[in-house]
Amino acid sequence: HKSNLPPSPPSLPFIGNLHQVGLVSQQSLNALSRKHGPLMLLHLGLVPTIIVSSPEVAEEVMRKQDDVFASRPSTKAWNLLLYGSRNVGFAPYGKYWKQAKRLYITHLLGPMKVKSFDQMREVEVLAAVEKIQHAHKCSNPIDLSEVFSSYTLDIICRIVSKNFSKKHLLRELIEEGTPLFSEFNFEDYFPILQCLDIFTGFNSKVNKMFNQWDELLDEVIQQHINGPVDGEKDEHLVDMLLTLQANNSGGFELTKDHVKAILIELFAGGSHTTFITIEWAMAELVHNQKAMKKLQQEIRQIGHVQHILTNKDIKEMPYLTSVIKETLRLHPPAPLLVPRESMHDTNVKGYDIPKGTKVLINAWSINRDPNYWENPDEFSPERFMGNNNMDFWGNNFEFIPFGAGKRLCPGINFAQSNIELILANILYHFDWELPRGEVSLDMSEAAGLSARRAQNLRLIPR
Ligand code: HEM
Repeated sequence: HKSNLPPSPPSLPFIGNLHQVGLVSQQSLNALSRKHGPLMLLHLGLVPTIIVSSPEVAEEVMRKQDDVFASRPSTKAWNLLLYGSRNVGFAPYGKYWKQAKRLYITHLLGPMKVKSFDQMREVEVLAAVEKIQHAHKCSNPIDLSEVFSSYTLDIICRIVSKNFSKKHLLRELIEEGTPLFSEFNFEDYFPILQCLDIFTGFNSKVNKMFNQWDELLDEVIQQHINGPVDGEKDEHLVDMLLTLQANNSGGFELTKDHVKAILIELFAGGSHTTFITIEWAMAELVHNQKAMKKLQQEIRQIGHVQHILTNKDIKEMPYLTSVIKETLRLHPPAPLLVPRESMHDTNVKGYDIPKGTKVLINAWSINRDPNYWENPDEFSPERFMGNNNMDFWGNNFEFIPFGAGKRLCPGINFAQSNIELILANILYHFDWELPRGEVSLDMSEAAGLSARRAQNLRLIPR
């Protein structure tokens, strides 16, 4: 039987199709898929990779054949930085992944747990509003990217660990580490060329970062092992993980390395994606004043509030939720989701997919599929209003910013609460305009695995 592989663009010897995957890869892959179809096979160096670019094929891979495609490929950076991929997101499919994922859903970020963070979220929102009020008094433009990035990091620090003193280092590690996950590393594409690392210096860069993380996490863990001080009684996520580790009570073996890998995942995964979303939402609103006014109307209906709008105040705000959905449709922070890998030979839509094939799902392209979305490139939160009951949970394959199926993001509730509360407050308290002399906002995307804005967002609060 001759195998019937998916269509491929012409490739070069050795490097395959690597030269066709540009820096903003979701966009170059989108252009390639227009020519070669929603299921295409690329040869990225020596690694066969299928690219999924339509809701139908995504549904086949993430729902009908979720069992086959539920694993992750192994990459050098993930292994080096995350204790051999011992976090949840990069763990191969298997017993550890299943148990640890359940831990996220039921304990670490379950709905009750996220609700229990309400008060500390409000404290962090108040701090952000006060920072802006200060700039407001001086009529200076404010770097909102900086405000949002501190807000998301402060929240995650507060719930993970007490008295977090090394926020600066943590922030540096997250900012430097995020591109590393997507940076071109020869060994991932050409495993036979390991010696090239002498020239690229990739390993030593990652090792240095690993050592910094490891030291930081040892300190965090030790502080919690030493026990509560000053009658501190809050249970932090580190405490939960350490208890599970000590009592072996999660029903599976959780070593110190597993705990550390999950902590890195919480710090980095829990802040960066959320920050990117808030930044894009605000940029789109400034760019689309009609939507901005409509959202402010919804939010300001609440009348006078003492300090800030609380989680309770923003419960019934459908336009706010629609604005966030529309932001995530156009700007999914993980535009190619997180790569998957086929666990055995299979067939998708008539094409043979061998075991061990890497799978990239182009959510960026799917969320803008013109067969499903009218004026797909236009920012229009109205499309999520009325009868549209599309949610974040991967039930509609034309809208998958958090992925779908077994590997669906477990941070949805947490992210949504954090995004909604800050947006509601900065739009309740302030009107926003571009700094003097600027007539429009640059809306381009930066290169890399996480689609951040290319430029920091600087605006004037009024
Ligand atoms: C706007 C915010 C966020 C977005 C857009 C996002 C997006 C994603 C995506 C696309 C995936 C891969 C899904 C797949 O393979 O099908 C994922 C997985 C994951 N996310 Fe998120 N995420 C966000 C926030 C968070 C937060 C706040 C946390 C934790 C604190 C988190 C933790 C994880 C974990 C642990 C996984 C791995 C799940 C697995 O492999 O089974 N995410 N996320």
